[in-house]
Amino acid sequence: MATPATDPRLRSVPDPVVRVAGLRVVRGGRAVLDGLDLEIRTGVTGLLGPSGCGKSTLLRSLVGVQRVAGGTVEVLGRPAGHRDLRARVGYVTQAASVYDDLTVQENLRFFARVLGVGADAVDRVVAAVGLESHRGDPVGRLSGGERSRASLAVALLRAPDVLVLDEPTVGLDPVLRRDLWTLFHRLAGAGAAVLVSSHVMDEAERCDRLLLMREGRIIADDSPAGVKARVGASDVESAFLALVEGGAGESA
Ligand SMILES: Nc1ncnc2c1ncn2[C@@H]1O[C@H](COP(=O)(O)OP(=O)(O)OP(=O)(O)O)[C@@H](O)[C@H]1O
Repeated sequence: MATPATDPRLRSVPDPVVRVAGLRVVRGGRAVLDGLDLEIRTGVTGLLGPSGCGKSTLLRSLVGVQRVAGGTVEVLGRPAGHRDLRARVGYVTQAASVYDDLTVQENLRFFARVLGVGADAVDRVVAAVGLESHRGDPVGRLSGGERSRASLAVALLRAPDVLVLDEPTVGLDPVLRRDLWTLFHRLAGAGAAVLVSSHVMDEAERCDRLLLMREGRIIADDSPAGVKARVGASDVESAFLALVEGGAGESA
């Protein structure tokens, strides 16, 4: 039976889901984020920007693992990292978070026990990430893309309301990338806010909403169509370049 723990549609998700105000983060003696303001709603939001612009730092701030120097980060109406958010926020980093010597199924059963989730969730998430045929394989023998999908499966065990994914499609072939984006939209369709970072601009078209970031600042916050229309560009990459070259510095 669906319960609030297994079905996000049965939970109340505030709108906006995430509110960031005046966020300042200093890393290595440098302000990586300096007074960032943004809001994130349900649906699939893409956080795009060049390598080193601060995407991972922002995602870390949202899940409460980044030391912040100022400002506020509120997720589902609670301060980021609040204990009430543990079951409601899923986070997948670029580093695989699964044990190499355990099979996919053993990993998921282990994490399901640790997280207090029923064993039926294991079947659900294995199917969601398309790893049915690798269920019995040790994770150490999977390809890079399969390993990242195994990590994603762990994050889906608790059917999070907010799913934060740091470059989840790196190293994946076009078919797997397409399948993962389909999955993100399915999760968003079930009421979740899915935030996906990428530095691959062609993924932008797949998002409901885009946050374009450059040097720690949000230079556009709009739909893909809106971003393109702002500068009369035919694709998001050209729009990004036009916004950067036009000196855009304020979020929309
Ligand atoms: N542990 C750290 N100590 C000091 N500086 C750091 C640390 N981690 C990141 N930085 C710096 O913070 C800035 C932003 O890094 P961040 O990882 O947030 O960028 P990113 O946009 O996610 O990049 P990428 O797309 O390459 O993952 C970079 O200039 C980076 O050098």
